[in-house]
Amino acid sequence: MRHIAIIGSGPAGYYTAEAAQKQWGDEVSVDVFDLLPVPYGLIRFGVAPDHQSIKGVSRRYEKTALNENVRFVGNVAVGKDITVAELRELYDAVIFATGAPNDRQLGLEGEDLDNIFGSAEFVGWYNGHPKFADLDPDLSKGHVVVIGMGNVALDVARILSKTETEFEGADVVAHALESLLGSKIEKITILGRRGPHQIMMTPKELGELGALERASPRVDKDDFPDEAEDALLEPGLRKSVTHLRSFAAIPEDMHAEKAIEIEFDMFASPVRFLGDEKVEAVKVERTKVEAGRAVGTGETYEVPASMVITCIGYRTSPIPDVPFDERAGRFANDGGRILPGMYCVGWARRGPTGTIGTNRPDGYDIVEKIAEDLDGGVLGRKGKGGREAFDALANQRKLDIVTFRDWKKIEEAEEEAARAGAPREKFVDIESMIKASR
Ligand SMILES: Cc1cc2nc3c(=O)[nH]c(=O)nc-3n(C[C@H](O)[C@H](O)[C@H](O)COP(=O)(O)OP(=O)(O)OC[C@H]3O[C@@H](n4cnc5c(N)ncnc54)[C@H](O)[C@@H]3O)c2cc1C
Ligand SMILES: NC(=O)c1ccc[n+]([C@@H]2O[C@H](COP(=O)([O-])OP(=O)(O)OC[C@H]3O[C@@H](n4cnc5c(N)ncnc54)[C@H](OP(=O)(O)O)[C@@H]3O)[C@@H](O)[C@H]2O)c1
Repeated sequence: MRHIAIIGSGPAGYYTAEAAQKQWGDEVSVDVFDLLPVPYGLIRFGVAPDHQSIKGVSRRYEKTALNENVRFVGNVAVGKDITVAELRELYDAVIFATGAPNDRQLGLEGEDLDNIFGSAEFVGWYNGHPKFADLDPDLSKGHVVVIGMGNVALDVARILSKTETEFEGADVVAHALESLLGSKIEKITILGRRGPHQIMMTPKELGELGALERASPRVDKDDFPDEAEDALLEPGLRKSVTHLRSFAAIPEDMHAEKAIEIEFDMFASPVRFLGDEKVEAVKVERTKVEAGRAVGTGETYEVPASMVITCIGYRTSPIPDVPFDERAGRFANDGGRILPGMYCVGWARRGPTGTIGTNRPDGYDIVEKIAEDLDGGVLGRKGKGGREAFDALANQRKLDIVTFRDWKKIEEAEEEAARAGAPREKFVDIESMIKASR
């Protein structure tokens, strides 16, 4: 029997467990650790609450989790409750699938003013991540600036704009729903440092922005290059640009019918945040795109802001004894190999890009590499203590482990607590999760 520890129960963790199960069947025992008592990482805490069908992918992970030789070990923080050195003593292979949970910083003056949040914080707040449940953003004033032109920025702008009816069937947590529905937002400015032809937002999601009940997207038609150049774009980007062009064609009287304007301010890069305690404005530099990169023009202006949300990417949390690439903000690795017997997958390997499905080939690839390392003798002989030895250590340390069966009790309690039409009402603190699991 070979013993594998996967650290992180998000998509990358579960695709890796699935691949290991397929590769070695009963010859392997896989423990999937998570620092939270609940599994699935960003499927629960990142994917937008109004995109329930996407969250359905967790049913596939559940199938893997219910295999005899795969188990969920929740409420155990690796690097804190157990060290990496200890795990390496117990398991033949240790695979980090810890994602990229920390917001990248802009490093600009004024970034620590009140009511400026990173997307990990803000998305974590409306999705009920225990670390951000108390964020308490002030939505009582009119102008939100969202920085970045990727799908996370799009999620944030959409969630800030939706009406009660549009939230039907969503699992946005109660504290956030109340605050969002009581918000006084009139304008959302999405700041993008490049132009329509470099936008990272995908067509389906942009289409949703054009169909909101009380918000209307506004794009400046002067931001586009000649229409003939659209034909040179790859098909996905071309579709996104088509949506942007349709937003640019919305007549003024139609904008006027909606309570919220979502303005795309392109070729605009933030240079500093202004305000005393709370943010009041963002100073922005006009840019142009040269060889695909945003270059400042020296022209600056101010955009009023009662709240700012930066959606500019993420960094992996370093863990003691795991080599880290500071510049890239993820574990230092060569195609997923970190050190002999130590690997990484998903965002912890590649950085914060790619959809859920992108993590699947990662998981399968690393299992192939581990198989090669086993064949090549890199991982040493059989005989590590694995699961049983971990359980002994956990007992000794009095770790309060949450199993998959415990998680199912949490899930059941959340489903029972759901408001009408919603799939669940999430627990937003660890104590309540643990209580429901017992
Ligand atoms: C806001 C947002 C919305 C998104 N929406 C979509 C979408 O609609 N569709 C789509 O296809 N993709 C979407 N994505 C992308 C998708 O979520 C990612 O590709 C995917 O979640 C990355 O998987 P991962 O397993 O690497 O990381 P994660 O999903 O982040 O999982 C990492 C797990 O590791 C655990 N962990 C971290 N550190 C430790 C530790 N020290 N000890 C134990 N456990 C630890 C965490 O608790 C977490 O459960 C979205 C991403 C974001 C940020
Ligand atoms: N529905 C979905 O499928 C969905 C939903 C959410 C997320 N996701 C996926 O999750 C991944 C992460 O999404 P994301 O939106 O966080 O990342 P992203 O797609 O990489 O977008 C990040 C945005 O931030 C901008 N940015 C970065 N640094 C900046 C800086 N210093 N100043 C100004 N702007 C800056 C980028 O501009 P530049 O392009 O100029 O660098 C880009 O517009 C993506 O792969 C995304 O597709 C998918």
